Amino acid sequence: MVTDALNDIRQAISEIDSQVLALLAKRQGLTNHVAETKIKHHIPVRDQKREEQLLLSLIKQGQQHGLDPHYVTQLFHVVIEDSVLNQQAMLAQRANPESALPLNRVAFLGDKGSYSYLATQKYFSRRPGELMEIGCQSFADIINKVETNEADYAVLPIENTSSGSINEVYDQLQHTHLSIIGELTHPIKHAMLTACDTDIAQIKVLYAHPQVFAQCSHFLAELGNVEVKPCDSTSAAMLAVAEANSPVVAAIGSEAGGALYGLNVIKSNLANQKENHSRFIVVARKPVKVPLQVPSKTTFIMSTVQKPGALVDALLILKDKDINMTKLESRPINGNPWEEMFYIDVEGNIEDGPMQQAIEELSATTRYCKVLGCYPSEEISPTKVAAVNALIK
Ligand SMILES: C=C(O[C@@H]1C=C(C(=O)O)C=C[C@H]1O)C(=O)O
Repeated sequence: MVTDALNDIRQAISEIDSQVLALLAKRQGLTNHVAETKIKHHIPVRDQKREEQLLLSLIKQGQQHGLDPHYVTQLFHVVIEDSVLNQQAMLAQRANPESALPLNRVAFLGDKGSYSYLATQKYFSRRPGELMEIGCQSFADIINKVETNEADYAVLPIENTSSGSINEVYDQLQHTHLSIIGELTHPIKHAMLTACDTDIAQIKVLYAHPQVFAQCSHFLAELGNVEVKPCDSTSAAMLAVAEANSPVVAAIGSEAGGALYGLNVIKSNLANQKENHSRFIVVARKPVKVPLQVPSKTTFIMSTVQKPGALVDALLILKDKDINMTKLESRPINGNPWEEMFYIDVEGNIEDGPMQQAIEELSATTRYCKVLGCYPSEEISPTKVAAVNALIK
């Protein structure tokens, strides 16, 4: 029973939370002004020195209030990450005014509640224009929707920190003229979801996407006698559970997605790895220009000639230009047995001199080389404050 005294304290807490929100919105307004200044004076978006000073000062102030340095650091990492991503999105829009649409038609895998749906919501929340969601049943269908102008963008999962690369998406990229125009990472938190009040021992049927089963294999191995039913998407799994409305049927999906289907969480943190994140790419018919002030990535594909050391030679071109590779993936080439297509992500802007030279040299020395896109990098590594450790001791 909630007493009057408890109610009063809770009301005071709610008021403080509202003030915190209002202040965060005010801060966001100011960081948008900062972005305007950076556009005008060609200043890089990210300033890690400033972030470090800010965090250090906040940690010290926090300690005076009795707040734990870890808590303060985590809190402000989120705030600063949001501010950097918003500024990047603003600069990217300013550089590509023609891409600002009143309605963004976006194709993604599954339906409301899928991880791709949640990633789509997150990516477009920083961009102007309304969102029209186009749920699809396969990656080929998603790509096709953009190619045929039924959608403006596609959001595709490309890799996951526990189950690795999503090969089918890489294979689709080999055969499309679409360009990668953005990326984002989204935390994947798998929970067991049910339509009825029940417990884990009652579950007989479990629906999920095969990638999700792979990411939760340790948990599934301990589950025992449960019939596992693969679905095309997480949303299809959640829909099946909502329709079954049975205490013995469950799905694996996100809590946020499950809530859209009225499902309850009966167990959370099911993934093998605690830190489970997916990286998504956003593709469109036309490439975008990325301002040089924004940290960017370039993705290209290439196939090398069949001679010893051909891949090493290609990678040495990147090394010579001091270009950092963040990902190298290989996939078979359809119709050419034992030949491989390499997918390479590098840090840097396609408009940078060294990057252009590298692509030119690669085009001249490899069998095939094509840039899939240059886009703002959304992997914002949190600022490290060297002095934090000393402060915490
Ligand atoms: C707001 C700025 O842009 C970025 C975001 C920061 C923030 O949110 O505090 C700090 C430094 C920059 O990396 C700024 O340059 O001041």
